[in-house]
Amino acid sequence: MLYHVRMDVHLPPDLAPAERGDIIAREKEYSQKLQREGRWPHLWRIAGEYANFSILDVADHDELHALLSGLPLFPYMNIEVTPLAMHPSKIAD
Ligand SMILES: O=C(O)C[C@H]1C=CC(=O)O1
Repeated sequence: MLYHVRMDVHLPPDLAPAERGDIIAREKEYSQKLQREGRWPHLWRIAGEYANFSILDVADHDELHALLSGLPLFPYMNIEVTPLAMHPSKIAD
């Protein structure tokens, strides 16, 4: 199943720089593993915001929730999920 996901990151301004760097490094490693596995096929920065639009490709809502709640930045994110269905006018790739 495909999901369109918007993630807005809100790190506390008083977070220690070393902790901030560690969380961001772990987030990068986690997201790149999922990209290599094909479960995170699109990751786009929203220009001018500390936010992204992503397309995630997972089996079901439960796998999606496990993936999202495993993000090192999860405690600092607002996340909006939109499930995607086939459009009847879409031509084949
Ligand atoms: O920077 C972000 O948009 C948050 C997050 C999503 C993937 C990643 O590496 O960081």
